[in-house]
Amino acid sequence: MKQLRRTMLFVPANNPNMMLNASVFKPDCIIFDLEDAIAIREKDSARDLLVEALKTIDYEGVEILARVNPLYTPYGKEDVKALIKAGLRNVRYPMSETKEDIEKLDRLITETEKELGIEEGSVKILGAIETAKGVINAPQIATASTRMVGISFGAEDFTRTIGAERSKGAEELFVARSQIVLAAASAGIDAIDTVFADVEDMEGFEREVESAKRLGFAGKSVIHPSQIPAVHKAFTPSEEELEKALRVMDAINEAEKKGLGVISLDGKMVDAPVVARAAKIVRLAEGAGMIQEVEE
Ligand SMILES: CC(=O)SCCNC(=O)CCNC(=O)[C@H](O)C(C)(C)COP(=O)(O)OP(=O)(O)OC[C@H]1O[C@@H](n2cnc3c(N)ncnc32)[C@H](O)[C@@H]1OP(=O)(O)O
Ligand SMILES: O=C([O-])CC(=O)C(=O)O
Ligand SMILES: [Mg+2]
Repeated sequence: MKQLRRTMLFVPANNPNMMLNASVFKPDCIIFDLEDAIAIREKDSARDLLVEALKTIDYEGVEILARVNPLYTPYGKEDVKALIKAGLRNVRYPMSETKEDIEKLDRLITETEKELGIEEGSVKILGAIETAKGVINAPQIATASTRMVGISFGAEDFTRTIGAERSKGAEELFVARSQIVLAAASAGIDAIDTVFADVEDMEGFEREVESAKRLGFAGKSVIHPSQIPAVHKAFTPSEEELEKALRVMDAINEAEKKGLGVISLDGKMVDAPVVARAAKIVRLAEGAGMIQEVEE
């Protein structure tokens, strides 16, 4: 079944209470953060705490990622090695700027998998793009390793690096967000939109969620449990969309049996792109538990 990545909930890896409870809010993914949410003096203790959490807590099917420190810091290498040893299988790599950044991470992961006797390729990478250079190199980053499952956008660091402020209209983010969606789509991986820092501004948040959905993102990083429902609502098909998609799939299956390609349903043409869109809606609905997985 397709791994849904509608929500990725950031959880600082120095907060035992949040780490213990994060899966209660049913995000699709949890990102334990060792990077910017953790002060320098706490880098080692947070890593130790996360190692314990990975070994002992049952996250009930939620996809677990850790945002490690970049490899150019004194913490990155140990983060990657210790966390994989503790069972981590998804690395979210911040400040991904070039293909070489990912290749370096890929080599370290391969070396660690070999040392630990873990099947090569089992650890996946999500590249976080959050600088001007990273945005320009997004297509190369997205295809830098067979481990890539997604790329994400980080607007807080991005606006800092281009010398802009984040605005309500988000014009300053438009090109970067689209570039990330295009790079991910052409690589066949997920694009995850940025966090929205103002937890109190639910209206502004919902506006951003809608625009992320319209641009083609698969989901959004969030920082607070209260942000999860709005994202799930936007990125899950409605009952009406699902019903229509199932009718398209039924109609095309019938048509194929009769050797027909293009057909019409309710007076509208059903061709390959319509079928592909319907199939995607069905996959999302399966992932979200709205329907049982349909045998292909
Ligand atoms: C730009 C970037 O790099 S963003 C990525 C890095 N940032 C992060 O990881 C921050 C993640 N978020 C947080 O740490 C917090 O949500 C904060 C600091 C923003 C706000 O925290 P609080 O003031 O404690 O929020 P609030 O009081 O509303 O929390 C309500 C409950 O939700 C829990 N909660 C809040 N945020 C989270 C979270 N991200 N994950 C899990 N639980 C959470 C709290 O622990 C609290 O639980 P409790 O009722 O059992 O005590
Ligand atoms: O990756 C994210 O969504 C958050 C982040 O680090 C940023 O915005 O700089
Ligand atoms: Mg950042």
